[in-house]
Amino acid sequence: MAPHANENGAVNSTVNGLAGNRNEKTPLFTVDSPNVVYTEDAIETKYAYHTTSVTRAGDKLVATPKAQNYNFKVDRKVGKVGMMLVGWGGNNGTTVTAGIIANRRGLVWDTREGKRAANYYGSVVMGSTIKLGTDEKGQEINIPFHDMLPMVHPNDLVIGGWDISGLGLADAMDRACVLEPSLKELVRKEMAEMKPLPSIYYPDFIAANQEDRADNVIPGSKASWDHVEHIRKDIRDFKAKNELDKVIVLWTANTERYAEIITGVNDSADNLVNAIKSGHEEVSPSTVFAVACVLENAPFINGSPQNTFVPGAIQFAEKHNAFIGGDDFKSGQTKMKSALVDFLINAGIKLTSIASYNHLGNNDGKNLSSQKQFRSKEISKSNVVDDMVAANSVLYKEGEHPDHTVVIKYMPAVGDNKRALDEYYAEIFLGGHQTISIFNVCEDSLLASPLIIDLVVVAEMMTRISWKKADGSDDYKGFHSVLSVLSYMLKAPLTPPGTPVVNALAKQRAALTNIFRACVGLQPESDMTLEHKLF
Ligand SMILES: NC(=O)c1ccc[n+]([C@@H]2O[C@H](COP(=O)([O-])OP(=O)(O)OC[C@H]3O[C@@H](n4cnc5c(N)ncnc54)[C@H](O)[C@@H]3O)[C@@H](O)[C@H]2O)c1
Ligand SMILES: O=P([O-])([O-])O[C@@H]1[C@@H](O)[C@H](O)[C@@H](O)[C@H](O)[C@@H]1O
Repeated sequence: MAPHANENGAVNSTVNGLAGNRNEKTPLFTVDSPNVVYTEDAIETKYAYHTTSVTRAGDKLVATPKAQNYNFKVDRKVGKVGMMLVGWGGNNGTTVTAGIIANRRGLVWDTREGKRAANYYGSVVMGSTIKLGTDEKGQEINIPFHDMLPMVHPNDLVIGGWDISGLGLADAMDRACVLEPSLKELVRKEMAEMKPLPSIYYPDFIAANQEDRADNVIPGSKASWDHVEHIRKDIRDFKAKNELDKVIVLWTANTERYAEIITGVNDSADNLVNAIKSGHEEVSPSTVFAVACVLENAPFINGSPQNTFVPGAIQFAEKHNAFIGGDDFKSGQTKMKSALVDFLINAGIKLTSIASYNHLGNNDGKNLSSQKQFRSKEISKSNVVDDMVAANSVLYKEGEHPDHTVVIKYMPAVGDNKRALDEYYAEIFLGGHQTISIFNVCEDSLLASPLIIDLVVVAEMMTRISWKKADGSDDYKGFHSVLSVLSYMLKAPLTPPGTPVVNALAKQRAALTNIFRACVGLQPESDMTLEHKLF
């Protein structure tokens, strides 16, 4: 039965969330351990977290094994979840919406290469597996990532959102020029019933070339507390009309310019609130959305590169124990870079130069053709190698790093099919060199949309995980407000203040999978396979 959109333009799932229900009621696996207890409502575990503490003794180091015992509790009730997108009428917003409808209905459509069926390829949650363990024959048993914990199924997400462009989702899907006509026709009816809510629009934060789209705006061209309350009411109304248990909000609107960090304006939670109330011009629309979401206890994720989470916004989220995450989907060129640089440097190959050029012709590219918006993206695309370089003092002296340049050009002809051209230049053994040249055509929205799903599904999962130290002194509480566990999907991972940023792709994925393993009482997957070496 086709999903039905209500008057708010949200699409209610009528396909029962079997996958979601299955995780809730009959999980694919159970853990047989005295440290893991399953109840109707929760999975409760005792977990020993093993680390190695390193201290300096003169010019030597001392490594001391440490263990911290935790209790984790996972709420097994997924509930009914809403996804509200800021920038819903954009290439990513329309594509992810059409993709969820296509999957929910199991659509198959014709293309020049033959029939294609809906899938969630490119989603780590829906398209990848996690090694659970080995069977009696020593064979690896790998399970779908989505079955690791009781997660919401994307087919069950109720979708809504905002856009400064009032175009309905069907026309916006046409404007995006991403999907095959045959697929568009199959989802057009549902998409036509969806209309973005008006949004806040402060012209100074995005390229002037976006002005012709801005026909669906809430009055006011700079921050005001009325805007916060307006967005809060939108979230509450969406939640009530669709009888949701929770809403996740994700920014997939245009890249904004960086906001200047100003003492007394956005450097603390209180100052940020006052700055919004006084209409300070350095408060961006995305930061106003962040404040509104924190107050509605709706996790807010930034899929763009701007510094939405100014210090005051992070402090505001911490103060309210609300979840935030970002920045900038890691979809194509940078994802490849974070894997390739990890491989080269960890192989002892001295990367000395990275030239990353790309051109694209979609509206994102049009917005990025403006220098201030490009600068936001240049920062997020450039910093991705810093941790990997800094971790290898054998190859790089203190402060030494590869030359790294990022170029983005707007070329309308290629549309959403972004061309990424990269050259990696490295020193190898005995004065030799290795040059790696990559030509990577990224269909940007088809790569970013599954990441939107991953970010929303994992953020929702984190709202149902709590922890305490096993010594019994504390009550259960949630993870830190800044969801650094989302790093795998993001170019410029936001981390709790004072904590390190990890960009290495393999480490990011391992952190995500091993935290989920810990929540069911399983130790990290070490890949040592001693059982295959010690016999
Ligand atoms: N592969 C990718 O597509 C990719 C990867 C990483 C990051 N991103 C980022 O994701 C964002 C969206 O990408 P896209 O290709 O969908 O862009 P897009 O331009 O097609 O869509 C952005 C939408 O946001 C709307 N918008 C702008 N300001 C708004 C506001 N204040 N409130 C509500 N809506 C607003 C625009 O009208 C537009 O419909 C961009 O910031 C882009 O840099 C995209
Ligand atoms: O994720 P990635 O492919 O490295 O980076 C992409 C850039 O190459 C592209 O120019 C930009 O428009 C996209 O928003 C995305 O950020």
